[in-house]
Amino acid sequence: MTSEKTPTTSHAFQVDLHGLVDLLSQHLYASPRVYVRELLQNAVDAITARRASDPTCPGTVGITADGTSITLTDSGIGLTEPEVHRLLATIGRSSKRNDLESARRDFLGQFGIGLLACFVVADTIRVVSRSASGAGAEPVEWVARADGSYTVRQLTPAEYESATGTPAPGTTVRLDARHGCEQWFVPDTVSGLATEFGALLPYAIAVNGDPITGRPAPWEVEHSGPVSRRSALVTAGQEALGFTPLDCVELDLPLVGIRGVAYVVPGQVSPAQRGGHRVYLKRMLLTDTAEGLLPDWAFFVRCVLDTDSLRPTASREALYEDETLSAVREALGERIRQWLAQLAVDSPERLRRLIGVHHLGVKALALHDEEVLRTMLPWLPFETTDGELSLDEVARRTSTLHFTRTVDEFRQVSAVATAQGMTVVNGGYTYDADLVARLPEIRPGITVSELDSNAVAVRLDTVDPAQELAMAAFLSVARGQLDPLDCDVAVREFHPSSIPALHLDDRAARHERRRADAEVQADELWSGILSSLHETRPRSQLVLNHLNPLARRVMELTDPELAGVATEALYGQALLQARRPLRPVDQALVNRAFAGLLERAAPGSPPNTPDSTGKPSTSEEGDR
Ligand SMILES: Nc1ncnc2c1ncn2[C@@H]1O[C@H](COP(=O)(O)OP(=O)(O)OP(=O)(O)O)[C@@H](O)[C@H]1O
Repeated sequence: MTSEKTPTTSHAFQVDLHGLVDLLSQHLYASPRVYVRELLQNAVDAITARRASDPTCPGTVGITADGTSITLTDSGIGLTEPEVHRLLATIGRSSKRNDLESARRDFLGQFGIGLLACFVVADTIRVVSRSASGAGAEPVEWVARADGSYTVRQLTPAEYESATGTPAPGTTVRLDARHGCEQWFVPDTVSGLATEFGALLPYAIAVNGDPITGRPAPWEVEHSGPVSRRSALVTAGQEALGFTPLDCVELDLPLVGIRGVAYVVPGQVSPAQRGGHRVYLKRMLLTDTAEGLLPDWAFFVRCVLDTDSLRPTASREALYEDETLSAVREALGERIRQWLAQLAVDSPERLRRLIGVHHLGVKALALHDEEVLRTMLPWLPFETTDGELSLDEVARRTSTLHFTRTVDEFRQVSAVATAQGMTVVNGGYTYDADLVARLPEIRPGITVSELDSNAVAVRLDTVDPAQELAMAAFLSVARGQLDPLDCDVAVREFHPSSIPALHLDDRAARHERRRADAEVQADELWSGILSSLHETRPRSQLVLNHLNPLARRVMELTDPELAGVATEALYGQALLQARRPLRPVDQALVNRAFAGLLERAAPGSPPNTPDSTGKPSTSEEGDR
């Protein structure tokens, strides 16, 4: 039996240029404006390539734009006809990628797709080029259309000169605006875009005859002293970022080819809304929304910098996350850390100003870095029962530093703690409790102790047993009244005596209340699950102050109904005092208590008895 094989045929992929350009414009590039960047970048790379073998060759790029077309002429390496087919006409092929590492070092482009950006704004790209490779390099014209076709023809020297304005080697690209894209060809727009992307480039670039390059980067300018330098850098930061920075830090990492400035933003920012950095790649603007350049804790800093070691993504609008970027992130973080430490020594006023706005960022850093914690401790503010203090200041007052873990607990204990001469730190804000807990590591001899409501309750003085016995009847009514709210009632003596009652509530009790509330609101299935979670019933506590005259009079009440109303009123007032959010059940109780008290304060008179006329008597009539 003979086996007959079907013949294999070989084919080349077809490229639907329309689809590709659509993909680039819709998904890769943020805006059509990038076409200027891509053209500029190719011109710059072509000059760089020519300079590699001819260091004295001219480095000029001339751009003309008239509202409907743009031409860009460079004095770069140019292209031969075979190169036109191989490089311009082959998508994804790049002359800048043969030896990737050196290419990355020298050139801006690498992917071989940049020229396609021109199809976002034009239907044809016309390239006229003459290679600098020597005699025999005939001038050539390449015309590519958005439908995927292209033509190539050799030009006479005269045709070349009339298209480029010079017989010298180089390349001229011409685009005619697609209908509807004229806005991207307006001279001012082109000049603005070329300046934005290319003002720092090392070659002479002009738009319609006006130079846009030649200014050094702000960090390259010499100044007479550090103060004038800082003020010039702040002004440059303001121009680049659109806000007046609070301060600035120079960045210089020669090993990874980075120079620039980190600016401290002037207002509070949340770690979540980190702003982007303005990054130049080999002096060409890559993006002003780069992320990942600094460690997370440095969310209060925005950089403007130039790099020649970091890699762009294909859109050239972000940095590629690789080992170099992570090493750079570390190194820049270290630089900012050193600067903060130096500021503490050289310029405490500036550090105080910075911490006044960005203590959250500095605390985040201090938490992960013992050295920073040590240096910044005298500067970082904490809320305490004695006002805003640094932990060092608190530590000077007491060898045991008391802190609460939540803002709630702080509110509960602050009045009593103050009256007892204790300084308590509110650890309820982001990072604060964790920083307090680390204090003994860096300040040996200091102990820290968490203060919750149980610890406070233990510290309050008990009442003489005979007096407690005399209040037994009242306490029994009060406990019965608050039992449904899972609240115990106790009597203690404490200062300040102006406080009639304290509502103490530890975390377990709060958690249990939340669980119980959820159980009430949940459907049957969840309610069953939630109730199975509940084992014990941690309870809160209403501590009546025997030193408070009003509370004392309440505790002497013998009328059980009035005692009940008064207990509820004290409970409500203690809740309000602790600025605790009221549950619906608490809200109802507070309303009931105040209504009950008002009722007692203004008891209703018996209904008016009708007079002989049948009308109710009025005081007016009585007066007559
Ligand atoms: N002005 C120019 N002078 C000389 N060669 C050019 C010029 N413009 C483009 N080329 C050649 O065409 C190739 C493709 O250019 P294209 O802009 O598409 O990609 P690229 O610059 O290599 O990479 P990227 O996609 O990262 O921009 C380049 O690698 C280069 O060899």
